[in-house]
Amino acid sequence: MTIKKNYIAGEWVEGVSTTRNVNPADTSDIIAEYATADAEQTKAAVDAARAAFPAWSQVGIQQRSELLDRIGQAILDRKQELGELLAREEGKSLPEAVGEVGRAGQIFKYFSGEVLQMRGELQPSVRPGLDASVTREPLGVIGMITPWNFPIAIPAWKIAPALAYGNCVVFKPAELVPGSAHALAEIIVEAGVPSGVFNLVMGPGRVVGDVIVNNTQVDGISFTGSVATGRNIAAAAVGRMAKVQLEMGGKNPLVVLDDADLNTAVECAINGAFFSTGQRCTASSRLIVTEGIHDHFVEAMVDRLKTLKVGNPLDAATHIGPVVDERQLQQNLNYVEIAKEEGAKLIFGGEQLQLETEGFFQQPALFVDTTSDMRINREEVFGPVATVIKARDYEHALELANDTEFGLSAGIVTQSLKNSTHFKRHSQAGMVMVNVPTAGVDYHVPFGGRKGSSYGAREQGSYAREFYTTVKTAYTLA
Ligand SMILES: NC(=O)C1=CN([C@@H]2O[C@H](COP(=O)(O)OP(=O)(O)OC[C@H]3O[C@@H](n4cnc5c(N)ncnc54)[C@H](OP(=O)(O)O)[C@@H]3O)[C@@H](O)[C@H]2O)C=CC1
Ligand SMILES: O=C(O)CCC(=O)C(=O)O
Repeated sequence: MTIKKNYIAGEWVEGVSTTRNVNPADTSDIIAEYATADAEQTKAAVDAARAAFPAWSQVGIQQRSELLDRIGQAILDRKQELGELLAREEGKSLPEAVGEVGRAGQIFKYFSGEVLQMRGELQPSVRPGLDASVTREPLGVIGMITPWNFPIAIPAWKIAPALAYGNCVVFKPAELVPGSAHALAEIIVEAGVPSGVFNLVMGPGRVVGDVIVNNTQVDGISFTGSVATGRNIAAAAVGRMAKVQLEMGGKNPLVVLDDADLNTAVECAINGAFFSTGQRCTASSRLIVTEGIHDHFVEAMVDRLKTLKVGNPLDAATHIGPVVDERQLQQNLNYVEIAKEEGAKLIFGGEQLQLETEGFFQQPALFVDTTSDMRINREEVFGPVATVIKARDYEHALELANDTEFGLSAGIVTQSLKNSTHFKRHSQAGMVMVNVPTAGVDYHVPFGGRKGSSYGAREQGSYAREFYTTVKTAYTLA
């Protein structure tokens, strides 16, 4: 089997060992072997990025724009093939995977245009005869540590703005999904990125990630993943005064009010809670439903769940693919047990499924009769597990929606302009959805949350410049 290499200082280099990329829908299917870097190789990547930074930061915006456009186009041209690779290594259904690849391509295209929109400010000084200008400069070397659930879109929304604004990149993908990361790296290299400007370093978080986080030559760290890892990264980064941006978990509520269109409510809940196997930080894991519609909604949800097929993501009939690995599956199954022990009533699914192939399949789980204080309503499961919490009325539903340490995404299904407007204003989440699922976002507007979900500047859209640039104020005697 060919070994896919790391890309460090303009060269494809072997690692100190290799890891196997296993298909979670069929563990006999080994996608490829990937190089694993050690601390020394990771340091070499950081050094290469540092050395490349002075020249790259001075490259004109036309050249950077064209590079990003070529990368975006190459991704779009290979959408189907890369989608199949992604579905094979991560497990989301093929349409979702192809959609994610398309999104990654569009992100590079977007930043190809966005880099041409760089602007500063010129203001009169409060001191007569002076001008004050405010401009943005690249931050420097950016370390990117990404999770397994969006193996190409999340790297894209970190790498594209980093390169657009003149930074150099050291990219460490999650160990479970090196395939999409490697394919993206090949595209970036083929598009003509200068040596050292972009580096791919595959390997374990506790080795490669740790070097990136603690290396004083890394000016900024952009991380998406678990709260526990995010907290540790933030502590280390702030300790050495590096800039840091974290996107972490969610316990996102979808509020369904009595006046909701039932079909819209069910489709939002099914999509938000169970598509992509529930492995989205924006997943609707808490369905908060008012009394008048509760029983109809639960009944319609069970009917709809019965129509969903769990299976191989490459099979056109599949709606829900496997869980990403054995560890995540065990975590999901444990939470199903915890919820039952807490007194929640399991009315659909939850069990592991044995299909034709050896994989990590789970029937989506729906719990009713749950309360806000239960662990199942407080901790992120990150799988196809959702609960229903009954609310007396809108005010109670809002209170329950905000009763969480997280604040990434929140949704409401209602026909009331008054209540949806109130919800948009009073939801303690970074992203609010009205009559649409809590998951599934645009690439040209900010992405991020409040409370325990996010830390630092927002990602995506023009707001990404806040993290990837640093501001300079200059005074000139006119
Ligand atoms: N918000 C989100 O989008 C995501 C949330 N999660 C949550 O996290 C749980 C666990 O998933 P998991 O993949 O283990 O998440 P992690 O937070 O451990 O992994 C995310 C990234 O951080 C890296 N990493 C791990 N340890 C360190 C470290 N000490 N220093 C620097 N980088 C590190 C990982 O590398 P490596 O893969 O090599 O370990 C990976 O690239 C899930 O069950 C889910 O609840 C998971 C993924 C995405
Ligand atoms: O919902 C989306 O489109 C994005 C979700 C996401 O970024 C995540 O789960 O990490």
